[in-house]
Amino acid sequence: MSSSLTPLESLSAHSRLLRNDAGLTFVRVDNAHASALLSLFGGQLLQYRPHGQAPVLWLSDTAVLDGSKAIRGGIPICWPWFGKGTPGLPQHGVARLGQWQLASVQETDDGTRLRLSLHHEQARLELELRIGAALEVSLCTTNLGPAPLPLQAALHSYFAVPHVDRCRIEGLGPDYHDSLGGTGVAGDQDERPRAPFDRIYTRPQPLTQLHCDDRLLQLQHERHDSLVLWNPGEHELPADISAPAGFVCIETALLRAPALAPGGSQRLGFRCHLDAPGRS
Ligand SMILES: O=P(O)(O)OC[C@H]1O[C@@H](O)[C@H](O)[C@@H](O)[C@@H]1O
Repeated sequence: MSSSLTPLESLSAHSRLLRNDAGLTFVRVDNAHASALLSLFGGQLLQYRPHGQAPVLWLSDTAVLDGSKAIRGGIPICWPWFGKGTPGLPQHGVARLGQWQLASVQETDDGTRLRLSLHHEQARLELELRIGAALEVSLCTTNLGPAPLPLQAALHSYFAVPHVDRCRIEGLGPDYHDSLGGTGVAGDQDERPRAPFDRIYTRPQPLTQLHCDDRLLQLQHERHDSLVLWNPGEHELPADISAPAGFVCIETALLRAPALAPGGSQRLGFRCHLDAPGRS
C-alpha cells in the first residue's frame, strides 16, 4: 500500500490500530502464521499473506484510500444488494462504503480472530475474520426489524495471481449467466476463462481451486448459492484498477435467498489457503 500508516495503539499481542493521512483506520495483524491488513472503512480485508507464501489478495496500486469510494482490492463486502440495485443507490450496496466498528480482537493458537459490526436500517451485519495459516471469513446478517428483509450478499474477493490468462479454475459450476453477453450458458466445462469475463454461476460447487503457475488456492465456500467470476480485461478501466492481469475475482455469494424473516439470521462465508508450490 503506497500511503503511509501511523501506529495508534496496540490491540492485542499480534495486532495494532493504525491511521492513514486521510483519517481512515486500519488493523494490522502479524502473528505466528500470517500477516494481514484490515480497513474499518468498508470492513474490508486488504492484505493477507501466510508467512513464507505469496500474498493471497490483490490490492490495486491506485486504490483510493480516503473514504470517498470503495477500496479496490482485498475483500469488499457487497451487501445488502449485489450489482446495480435501485437507481440512485450505490452499486453493490452500502457495506463497502460504511464505517465498521471493531467489536473484538482475540488471539488463539490458530491465529488472530477479529470481529466487526455494522448497523444499517433494520439489519445488523457482523463480520468475523480468522487470520491464521488459513483465512476464514464469515458474514452474518440479523434482521432486527418487524418486516421480512430482502437480502443479497457477496464476499467480492480479489485473489492475486501471477497472470489471469495462465489460470485454471476448477469447481465453479456447470451453468452461468454471462453478464457481458447477457446470455445463459449451460453445461460449460471451461476451466480457463480469458479476460474479460463477468459470470454468475447459479449451481456453484462447494470447493473452488484456483491454479496459476505453481500456486494453488483452495477456496471452501459456506452457505453460498452463487459464485461470481470477474476480471475486466485491460481496456477502458477505471483509474483505481492498476494491472488487472494480477487478479481473479471469485465471489462467494448469496443472490437468490428468500427474504430474511424478522429475528432471523443468515450466514455466508469461506475458508481459503494456499497449497505448497509444486502441488498444483
Ligand atoms: O466497480 P465495482 O462496483 O467494484 O464492480 C466491479 C465488478 O463487480 C463484479 O462483482 C460484477 O460482476 C461486475 O459486473 C462489476 O463490474
